[in-house]
Amino acid sequence: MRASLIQIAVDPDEPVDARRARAADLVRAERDADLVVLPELWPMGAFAFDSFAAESEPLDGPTHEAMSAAARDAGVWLHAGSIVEAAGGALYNTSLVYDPAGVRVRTYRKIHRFGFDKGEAVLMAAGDELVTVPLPDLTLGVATCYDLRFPELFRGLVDAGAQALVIPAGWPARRRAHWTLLAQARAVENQAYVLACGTAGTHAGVEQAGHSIVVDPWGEVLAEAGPDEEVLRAELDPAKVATTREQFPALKDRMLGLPAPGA
Ligand SMILES: O=C(O)CCC(=O)C(=O)O
Repeated sequence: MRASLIQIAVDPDEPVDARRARAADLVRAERDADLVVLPELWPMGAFAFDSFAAESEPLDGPTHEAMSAAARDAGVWLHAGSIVEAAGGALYNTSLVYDPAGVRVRTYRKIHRFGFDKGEAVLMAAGDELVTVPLPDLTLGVATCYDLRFPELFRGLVDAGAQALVIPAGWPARRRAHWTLLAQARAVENQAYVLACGTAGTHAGVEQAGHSIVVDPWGEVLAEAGPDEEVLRAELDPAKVATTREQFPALKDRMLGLPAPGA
């Protein structure tokens, strides 16, 4: 199974419409892939808080139109990264997933909002549902950026059948070491593929880490991007999830329901 991660550059000198058209063309160019992934909030950038409201859109808005057409034209499964979704008077950081016919099959609202008492954490509402996507050969579990820091979310996805964890992000360069370390940790502890797709460029004064990464269920790095715009490609072997879990059955040794420490 061929996966392509489009580490698109998000810079303020490129209008959102132009980047949307360019992202769609980048997806179309990956017609040899089975699965294509875009990063978090690539239309305006994950730190462009001042643009969130103005660039928000309904689920069937311009990014959906462009991504649905691109998935269909390329004939690929597409995790189209995330948009600022406007719904019911609130904003959500919502990922969109398409099948090869261009049908949107899943959405995922980011559960852990980043910023503590600023930015996304105050501007957006939180999602509250885990989302998996059964592909013909592999079940995806989806999460977004800051979610990467919360291992219990990924355990929940694995318990729901996830074999590959797809994490679009807009991760800052200054914490790149955490990004790489956590991506490998999530792969090792869950014995699952990790496909973590970040952005390149600098927006709202925040230099992006890039360094998108694909890790196999044993923790081996299959491919890693540099800091600039790049399409990262890797070959996944769906059978490797089962063999890793059979040959080193650590997931079966979980001790659930331990009592709380005594007072
Ligand atoms: O956790 C981090 O260091 C980065 C998270 C982030 O940038 C985000 O979720 O948008």
